Amino acid sequence: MADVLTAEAVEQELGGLSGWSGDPTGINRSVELASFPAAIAVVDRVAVTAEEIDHHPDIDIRWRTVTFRCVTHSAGGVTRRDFDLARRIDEIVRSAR
Ligand SMILES: C[C@H](O)[C@H](O)[C@H]1CNC2=NC(N)=NC(=O)C2=N1
Repeated sequence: MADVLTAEAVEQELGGLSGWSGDPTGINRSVELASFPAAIAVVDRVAVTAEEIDHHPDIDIRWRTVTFRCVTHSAGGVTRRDFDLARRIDEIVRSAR
């Protein structure tokens, strides 16, 4: 099982990303898309990636704003896998805009 990162390690990893915030209990990013269907399309693409890597974000959809939260439930906190997933989410969001 992956190790939960320290607060310092989470801060350091967050420094390499933009739009993400959080701490060892979870990292979050909210993104506003052009429309509700565009938001759902992004969520759909994230779902495909999550299945591929067997790591799944918590997702909140409010009209065209989507909030992703990454935490490794089995580990009880944020691990490297959450940052790998965050980078994959960023790629999908980037290509959708
Ligand atoms: C069996 C399978 O690997 C686990 O249930 C996975 C699936 N996706 C997961 N995703 C996240 N975010 N945390 C988990 O602990 C987790 N567990």
